[in-house]
Amino acid sequence: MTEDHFVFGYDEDYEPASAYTPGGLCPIRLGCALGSPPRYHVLAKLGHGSFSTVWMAHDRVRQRNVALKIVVARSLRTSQEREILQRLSKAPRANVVQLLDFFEHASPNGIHQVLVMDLVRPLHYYRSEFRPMFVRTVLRQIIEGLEFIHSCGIAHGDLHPGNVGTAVPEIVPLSVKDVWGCGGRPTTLALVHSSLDLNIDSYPPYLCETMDVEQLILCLAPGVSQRPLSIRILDLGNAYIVDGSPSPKCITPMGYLSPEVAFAQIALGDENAPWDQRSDIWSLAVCIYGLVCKTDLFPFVRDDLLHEMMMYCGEVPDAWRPYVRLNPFPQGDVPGIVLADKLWKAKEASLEWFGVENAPGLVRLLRRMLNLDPSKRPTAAELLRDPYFAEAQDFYPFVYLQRVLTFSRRETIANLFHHLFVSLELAIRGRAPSNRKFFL
Ligand SMILES: Nc1ncnc2c1ncn2[C@@H]1O[C@H](COP(=O)(O)OP(=O)(O)OP(=O)(O)O)[C@@H](O)[C@H]1O
Repeated sequence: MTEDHFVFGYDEDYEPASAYTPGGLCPIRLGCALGSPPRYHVLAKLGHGSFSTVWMAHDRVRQRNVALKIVVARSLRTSQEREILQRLSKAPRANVVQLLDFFEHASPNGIHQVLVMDLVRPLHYYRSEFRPMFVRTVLRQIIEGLEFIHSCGIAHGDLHPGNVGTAVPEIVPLSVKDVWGCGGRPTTLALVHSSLDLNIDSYPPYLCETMDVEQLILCLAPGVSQRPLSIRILDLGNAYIVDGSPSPKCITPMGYLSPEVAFAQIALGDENAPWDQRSDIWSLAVCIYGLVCKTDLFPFVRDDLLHEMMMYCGEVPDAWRPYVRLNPFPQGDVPGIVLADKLWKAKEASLEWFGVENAPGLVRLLRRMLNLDPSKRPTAAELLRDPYFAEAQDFYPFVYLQRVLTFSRRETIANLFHHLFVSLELAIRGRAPSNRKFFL
């Protein structure tokens, strides 16, 4: 089945209608109840990925709102996500999404695994207004989350800004009326098929657009956005337990791929290259850069990716030389430490322009992580001991105030006052504790 079978065709705001097929996605209607006995009342769609749709639901037993990840039926026996989330939930730590419950749900497309998780809002919501002076505390939390995942013997395998979020504060449990009273009418796309051969029960009557959780929270509890942010790493759907068994196929988006996997895929045509926690460290560096600078560090174009990696890392590994001979660098680009230093100097300047605290320290941290040789990359635990997280001089009130003012020239007066109050608080304390939370 293709999108052509549906009258309204493909629209990138929705999951592909053709994924509603035996073995594929589970057809869901807003307002239905899932679980046995039914306890999760589906309120809105939160997103979709290659293997699932994710819904906001109200848990009638615990009287709280949760996220339901409903996985494609063909993954029922193969997905390790539940096992991995259970392993992580045994010693719960704040910076990784928590598995609250799980069950199986039968639909005309098969049996689906449903993972009940705490509600998270993806961090890319903040990309346009990421407060640069708090970057360090956010980064520390992300790395702490990854360090916890790695310490449980797990590699994540799909780190990018869309898979980093923040905990949604417990607001009053939301009913359907609350959600749609604030969020307006759900935007849907009617699914009308043009072929009589399709099983009408295999797909839902309409597709739902993703709800803007941020708007909902602002509407229901405006004060909540002033609370400390608490980072959550999401989507352990491609994670695996590193125990000597082969790693699953790497599905990290092209620009976030580690060089060991990118080289195998691009230069050798090997789509099943092995990867592990060290590959996560590379992807994390690219993810951090994307979150802070709102642009991608590496291109998503296959033909350019390896060249860019070599230029930013300042070396051509011996194993890559045959590839470079066949695909020479454009004239003038001579990869080496001189060019790499120049490129990173420019990156440092743009980080400074964004008002990021200790931009040189952040660049040094990123360059440690972006080593073409996986064995030379620091572990997540070593990253937490990087001087970037230990240096405190930026928290001296006057330096801090100056950064706030620099940034606030590009912001509203309201923000300026907010940051002045935070600065005042810091001035009274002398300095912030190292694990100070991130405020918006
Ligand atoms: N706990 C959650 N709370 C809120 N939204 C979530 C949650 N988990 C996932 N989402 C949203 O749903 C989207 C899809 O989820 P996820 O990435 O886990 O699915 P996937 O099928 O494994 O996707 P991928 O193609 O990345 O492997 C996410 O990008 C995110 O926006």
